[in-house]
Amino acid sequence: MSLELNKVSVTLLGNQVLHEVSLSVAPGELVCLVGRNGAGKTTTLRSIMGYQKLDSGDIRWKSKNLRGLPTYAMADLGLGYTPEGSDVFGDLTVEDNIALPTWTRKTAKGADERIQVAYNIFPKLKQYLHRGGQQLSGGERKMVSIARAIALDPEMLILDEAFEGLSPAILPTISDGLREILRQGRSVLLAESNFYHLPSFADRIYVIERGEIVFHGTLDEATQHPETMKIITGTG
Ligand SMILES: Nc1ncnc2c1ncn2[C@@H]1O[C@H](COP(=O)(O)OP(=O)(O)OP(=O)(O)O)[C@@H](O)[C@H]1O
Repeated sequence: MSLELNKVSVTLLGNQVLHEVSLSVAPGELVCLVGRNGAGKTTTLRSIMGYQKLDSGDIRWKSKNLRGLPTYAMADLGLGYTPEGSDVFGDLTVEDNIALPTWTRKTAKGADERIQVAYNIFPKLKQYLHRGGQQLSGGERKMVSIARAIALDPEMLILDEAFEGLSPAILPTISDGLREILRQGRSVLLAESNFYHLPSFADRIYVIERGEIVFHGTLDEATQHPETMKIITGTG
């Protein structure tokens, strides 16, 4: 496994919001963390990225313990992060938003190659190169934020809500982008609140409910589990 969370517990403002969360992602895998709003997905991802202090448990990336490391160290270790709400810089053009990580993190690959690889995720972005971040739709902003995380040249992308709030017309484009990221040999940990938006090519899913992992398996296995389906879809 390249990423492993082992019994991670987190308390926010006196409330325990993660209860011994364990999950893992192997190289090249797409793993989805599914749960309703408030279930603890964002807190899990923020814990991995070093934004959240753990009460207990540990987080390992290629056997290295991440606990206590600052957020800025994560990029150097090969972890890319796209938070919920696509934090695109409104004052920068699409081109500059995507080039930004190549100024801040040097890797073995040259900047031009990394930028080209990022545009391969969403080739459509080349039509908007000179548009400002404020002049983009929600779907375009999401594409820019994912492409920017890829320009960092991460081994793993940690992606919070790839599909939420986007128009149905754009969902296949985002899905195709995820396929391309996997094709490039990266792994992806995707947090998603809508079960029906989960890519059919997900390798495994974890279901989180009230801060606890209540199911782990394939998408097919989940659909054959009435209790799990009830939790993630809110229906019987
Ligand atoms: N900064 C915070 N301080 C206190 N409680 C918080 C904070 N952030 C989140 N919470 C609480 O922690 C729990 C988990 O929230 P989290 O954002 O991780 O859930 P989520 O599954 O990502 O939900 P959503 O899909 O709505 O973002 C919720 O009960 C939430 O109210």
